[in-house]
Amino acid sequence: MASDDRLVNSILIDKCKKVFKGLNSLVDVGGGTKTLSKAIVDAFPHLECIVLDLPHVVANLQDSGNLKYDAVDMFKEVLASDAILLKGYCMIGMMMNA
Ligand SMILES: C[S@@+](CC[C@H](N)C(=O)[O-])C[C@H]1O[C@@H](n2cnc3c(N)ncnc32)[C@H](O)[C@@H]1O
Repeated sequence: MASDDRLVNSILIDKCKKVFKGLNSLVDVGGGTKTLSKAIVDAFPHLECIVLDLPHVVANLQDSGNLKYDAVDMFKEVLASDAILLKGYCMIGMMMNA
């Protein structure tokens, strides 16, 4: 599972760089504690990335630089941002604000 994550992360970041161009903020909805958002902010240091997940998942995680955590239920509230990332084990989607 961890190697699957690393593969998906590297494909998303290396092969889809243009997707992130022009973005200043991104919310990784249901981002969990995995490394995708960390990999994104490492690759795109200008981008503020917020990992949104349920309180029991992220409440104790520390913000670090431009990587922040938001402990909320996505059905109640999602912070405004340039883009929303939804990544699960069988799909990846991004929605951009026009
Ligand atoms: C299949 S995991 C995907 C995790 C991560 N995006 C990844 O690809 O490794 C689904 C995530 O959604 C979170 N989640 C489920 N229901 C949620 C809700 N109502 N609000 C916020 N996050 C939620 C779970 O805690 C879990 O971290």
